[in-house]
Amino acid sequence: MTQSTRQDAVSPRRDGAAVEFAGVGVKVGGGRSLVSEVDWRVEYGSHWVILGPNGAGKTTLLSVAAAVRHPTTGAATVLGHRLGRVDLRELRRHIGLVSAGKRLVDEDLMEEEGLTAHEVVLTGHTGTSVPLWDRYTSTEHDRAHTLLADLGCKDLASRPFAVCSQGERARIRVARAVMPDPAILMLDEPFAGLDLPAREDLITALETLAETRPSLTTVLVTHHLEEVPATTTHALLMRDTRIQTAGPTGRSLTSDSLSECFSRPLTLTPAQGRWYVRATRTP
Ligand SMILES: Nc1ncnc2c1ncn2[C@@H]1O[C@H](COP(=O)(O)OP(=O)(O)OP(=O)(O)O)[C@@H](O)[C@H]1O
Repeated sequence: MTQSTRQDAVSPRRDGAAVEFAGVGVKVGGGRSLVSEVDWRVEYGSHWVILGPNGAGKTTLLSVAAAVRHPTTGAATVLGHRLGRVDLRELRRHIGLVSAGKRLVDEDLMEEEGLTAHEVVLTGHTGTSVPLWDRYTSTEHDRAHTLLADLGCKDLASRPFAVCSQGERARIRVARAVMPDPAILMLDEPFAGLDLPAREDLITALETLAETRPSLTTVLVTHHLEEVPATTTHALLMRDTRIQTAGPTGRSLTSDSLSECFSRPLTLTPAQGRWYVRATRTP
C-alpha cells in the first residue's frame, strides 16, 4: 500500500460533527473515574475552550477527543469516525495536537540537529522529528513560510529552534501542528510558562488562525480566562470529572457558572471580546 493510499484511508467526514461524545467515561485501575458521562458535540468550524479546576479531567477529555486514548464507556466519534472502529494513528493525521505538558515530538533531537524554525514547521508535514527532505516540495516550503507569518514568526524562519524563546517556540509548535492541514487543532495549556507579551502574541496568533482558516475547528484547554481568544465561540466547564456547563460562550461563560465550577465567588467581566475574571471579595 502506498503512503498516499494510506493517508487517504481515513479522512474526516464532514456530514456530522467534528467531535461527538455520548456518555463518554474514562476509568483507570481500581475503577477510578477520570471522566464521567460526557455528552459533547463540537461542530466543524467552532472554537471551544475547556476550563475547570486542577484534576477536573480536562486533559483526559482532550486526549479522547484527540484520538490519543479510547473511552472506557460510551461512544466517542471524532471527525465522523467512532473510536474503537478506526485506526487511531490514521485518524490522528487529521488532528493537530499541541501540549505544553507533554512533548509530542523529539524537540531535543531537533535542537541537536540544529533545525531552524522553518524546518521544524516542515516536519509537521511528515509527522517526524527530523526533516524528510525528499517529501517537501516548493508547496510545503511556501506553506511553512505562510504559517510562520500567520503566527507572527515570519522573521524566525532561519533562526535555530534551539535559540528561540519560550514564546516563539509556542507559536512555532502551533505552526507545526497546522502544517499537515488538520481538520481540528487541540491545544492543551499552550500558554504555560509564557510571560505576558508572549501570551498576548500567541492569543493574537490563534485569533489570526481562526480568521484565516474558517474551516479549522479548535479546542483549547486553559486555566485562565484572560487567555481565551476573542474568536472562541463555545466553552465547556468541567468539575469533578463531569461537564458542569457547555455551550455558546454567551450562555456558558458567566459569573455564576464560573463560581460554581471553581467553588468560589467569581466575577466575570467581558471586555473587547475577551474575558477577565476576579475573585469577588466581601467587605
Ligand atoms: N493514568 C492515571 N491513573 C490514575 N489517575 C490519573 C491518571 N491520569 C490522570 N489521573 C488523574 O485524573 C485526574 C484528572 O486528570 P487530568 O489531567 O485530566 O485533569 P486536568 O483537569 O487536566 O488537571 P490540570 O488542570 O491539573 O492539568 C487527576 O486527578 C489525575 O491525577
